[in-house]
Amino acid sequence: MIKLDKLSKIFETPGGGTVTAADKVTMEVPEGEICVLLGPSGCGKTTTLKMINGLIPKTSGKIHVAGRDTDDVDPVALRRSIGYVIQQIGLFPNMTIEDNISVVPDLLGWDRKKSRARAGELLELVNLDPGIFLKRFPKELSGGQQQRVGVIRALAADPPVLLMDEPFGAIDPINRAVIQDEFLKMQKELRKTIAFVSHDIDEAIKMGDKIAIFKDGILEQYDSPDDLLARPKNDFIASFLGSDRTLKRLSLLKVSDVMISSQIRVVAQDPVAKARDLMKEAGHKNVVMVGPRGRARGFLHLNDILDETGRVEEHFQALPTTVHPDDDLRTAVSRMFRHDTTWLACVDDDGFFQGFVTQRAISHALGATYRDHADHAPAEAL
Ligand SMILES: Nc1ncnc2c1ncn2[C@@H]1O[C@H](COP(=O)(O)OP(=O)(O)OP(=O)(O)O)[C@@H](O)[C@H]1O
Repeated sequence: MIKLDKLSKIFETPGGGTVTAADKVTMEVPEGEICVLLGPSGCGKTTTLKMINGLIPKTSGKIHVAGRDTDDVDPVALRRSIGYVIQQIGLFPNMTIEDNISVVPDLLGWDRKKSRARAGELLELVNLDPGIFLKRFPKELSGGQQQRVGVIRALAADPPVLLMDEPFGAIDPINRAVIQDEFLKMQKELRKTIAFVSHDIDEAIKMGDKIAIFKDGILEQYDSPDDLLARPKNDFIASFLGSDRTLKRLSLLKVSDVMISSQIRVVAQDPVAKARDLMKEAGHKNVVMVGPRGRARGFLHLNDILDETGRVEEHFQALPTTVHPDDDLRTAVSRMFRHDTTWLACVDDDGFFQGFVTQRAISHALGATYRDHADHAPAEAL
């Protein structure tokens, strides 16, 4: 756990003035969670982060890391006990990757065999083959590979707390998304307590269990990504998050959150009349046709079969696309727009029909937050 209590930093400037880079910041990052520190340039994110491991001495306030007041810990020991990842990576060019990863365990006097074995395990965690990479030098790695090494090096001594300062900022967008995904997968297992500086809202939404938004050294709001997007506390936060913040929420919600589980379905041999009755009874305009074991095979649209007779197999259309219940709503909406449809059938990994998702259900789910909390929402959200 990381706990900051009225933490302040006042820099003195050469002209005799002062800059308050952090102003009585009080917040807590619960154990095993990622907190993203977000805000415009110069708002105090990096200063706050660097005070946690003592790289910048605080002016006042208290810091607790993993239950200990950092004032009571030797500064060098404190720094070595906290993982630290920076954008510039900082691998030692004349050391192999194996030795780079083992820097902190070596400083801590760990058994050499144990730390070298751990270096190999850590490389595997980020999909780098130890057989290939352990003996290489940093310049023989791509930028993305070096950044992966930067991340696992911070984990080598198994610190409970990790500080990350724009760790993926220098990586191109495609590789950045891959590394972010790998990191989240790793974090699911490792459950480190992480403070993560970013200036990228989309990264903060993706990575953060919670987001802390700063302005001029002041912590303006500290909330879960969805709460922040749905209920920004003031106009500064609303405009910082962007006018498309409701759309950003789509990536936080899953298809299963709004899926209407449906028992209503037909098979190829059913009479069309049965399909028509089922739709009318349920108030639906479409019904999915499934195969003998329940895999989604197609659909019928009510208007197309109003005066038809015969069997479903003579009239069904192919499903233009489907979604998985674990897909996010951004994916669902994007597929709906691409295929010009207002609903999608949801199928599991094996293609079995689970239910459906509609544009109305999605806009209802997004709107519910604003309706439920209308008194807290800024006017723009009403
Ligand atoms: N050593 C220093 N001496 C004087 N002022 C400083 C010093 N370091 C930072 N500052 C000032 O403190 C404020 C906060 O800086 P900080 O680097 O924490 O911002 P940041 O939010 O991390 O910004 P960025 O996103 O641009 O990295 C800024 O106004 C900065 O100019």
